[in-house]
Amino acid sequence: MEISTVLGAILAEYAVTLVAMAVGFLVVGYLYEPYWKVRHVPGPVPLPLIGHLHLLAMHGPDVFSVLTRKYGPIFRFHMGRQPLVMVADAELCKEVGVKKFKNFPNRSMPSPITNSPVHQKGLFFTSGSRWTTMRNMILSIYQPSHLATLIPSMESCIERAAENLEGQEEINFSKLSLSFTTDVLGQAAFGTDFGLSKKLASSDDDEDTRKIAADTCAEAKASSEFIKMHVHATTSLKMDMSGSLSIIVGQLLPFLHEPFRQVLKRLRWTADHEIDRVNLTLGRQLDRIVAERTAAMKRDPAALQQRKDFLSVMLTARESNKSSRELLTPDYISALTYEHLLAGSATTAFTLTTALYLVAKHPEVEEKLLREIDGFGPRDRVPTAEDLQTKFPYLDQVLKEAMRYYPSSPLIARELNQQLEIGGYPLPKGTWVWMAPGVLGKDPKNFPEPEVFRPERFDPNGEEEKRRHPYALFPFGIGPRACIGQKFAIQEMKLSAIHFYRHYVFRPSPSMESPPEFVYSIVSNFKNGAKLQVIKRHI
Ligand code: HEM
Repeated sequence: MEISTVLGAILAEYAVTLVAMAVGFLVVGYLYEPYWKVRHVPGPVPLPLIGHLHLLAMHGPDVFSVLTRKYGPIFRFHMGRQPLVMVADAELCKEVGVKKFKNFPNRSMPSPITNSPVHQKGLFFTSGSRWTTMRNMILSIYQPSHLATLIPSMESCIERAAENLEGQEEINFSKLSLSFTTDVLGQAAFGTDFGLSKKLASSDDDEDTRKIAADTCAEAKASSEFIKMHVHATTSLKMDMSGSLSIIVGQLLPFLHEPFRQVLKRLRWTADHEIDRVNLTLGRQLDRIVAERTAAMKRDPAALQQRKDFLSVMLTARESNKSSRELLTPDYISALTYEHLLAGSATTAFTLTTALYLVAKHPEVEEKLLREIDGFGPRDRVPTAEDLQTKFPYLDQVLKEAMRYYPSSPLIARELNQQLEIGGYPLPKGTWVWMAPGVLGKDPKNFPEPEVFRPERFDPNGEEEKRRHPYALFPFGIGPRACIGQKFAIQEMKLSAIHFYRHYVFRPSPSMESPPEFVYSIVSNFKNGAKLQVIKRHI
């Protein structure tokens, strides 16, 4: 063989090896580049591609408590390639969420959201000055004076939902609560009765009742299609490895998320296809509702101004000046209105359900709660907004303890907008910093015997409450970016609890697993529903 041929072959082999090495370096560089920037923050070694997702699979959501015990109150957790700097200390959370808010004004945007305008254009994921202006613009709807006007419509949805308990021995309260919290928001946000919690007719009912129920069912069916899509759109935004294929790929290699999504959404049998279809349909339905209401407004502006639902208030605000018109384009109005359902139904339903479930397991708590509720007055006396704030202190404590025990949002996301030191670690611009209120709520420093359900720990006159760090628990988030619907949710949960306990008490059903299993999507939920035995009170 000629020497030049041998040399050529050796060179070609070298070239291939060099190219392979260069590609290898690039891949490793790509995978580990985000890790490199925050490597000083303690945490386990991330595995290529999956980061720490195997730990999530091993420990479930307890993984954050496990890592806090091992690495301290600030540590790294890698969702695939993306590192999260987790903060699990009350003082550090205060620093991130409140004191240094100007460095953390926005939430990090997970890849599943980046392709869904209906999710992206709400307040939750809007950033910068658009967020400030939008939040200030809609704040009036969440003021106590406006919330007080919603009591009659909230109460009527709750009353209607409670009719479903009549004659029942057992109920899946997760389902019932999701339907009436969605109904409440249908009224408050769209000014529409979704009718999801209307009682279904039984064979004992007379013909008229059955007819009304059938009509009602037709309406409910139309709305429930919309809600089904809504629930699908919400629950498919999973952050772990159980989402659609493109979401999973996006966790591992974010640059592949969009190309994968574009291909997979065209294949009928994929979860990506279903997510895309649902988001498009949902978006179209919302656009239609907004367009119809806009047309109605043009026909009769005075009538619209009388309406107090969120959509009408926003459409009226939109017409008030040029900058509002530029800001509140129809796509943003759709997203903001829809966001009520997204942010307010599953969270409120879950929290109320956990409270009823926990009270059902603690008769001594139930007894004290019933005394407070019965002491307020006759069953038909609907509390005013002021009554709700001042006359039900124990109910307040029960709800707080339920939110500590089973938080609906155990993690709260932020993104750093410039280089900064947090907890002694320099963090570069763009770092995802996530607070872990779920870990804080189980910290024995602030909550002695954290596994015990004891509402009295929130008694404002008690030693435990006085000693506790003011940011030891923040179920509604923290700082200027905290939940805008907090007062709305508390008002609704209190009204519901008062109404239900005036007529019924509950016990956990023997058919329900104990301890309950949960699914962790954007919001926590009972995996198999909270099944409760229903006991009518005869007072
Ligand atoms: C028990 C019920 C609820 C819980 C536990 C809850 C919890 C939360 C949490 C933890 C956040 C993130 C806060 C942060 O990042 O600091 C949030 C944000 C938000 N919530 Fe709620 N929420 C509830 C009910 C509601 C309701 C009823 C509505 C609307 C009617 C609502 C609308 C929103 C909105 C729009 C945001 C985004 C705020 C912003 O970015 O400016 N929430 N909620």
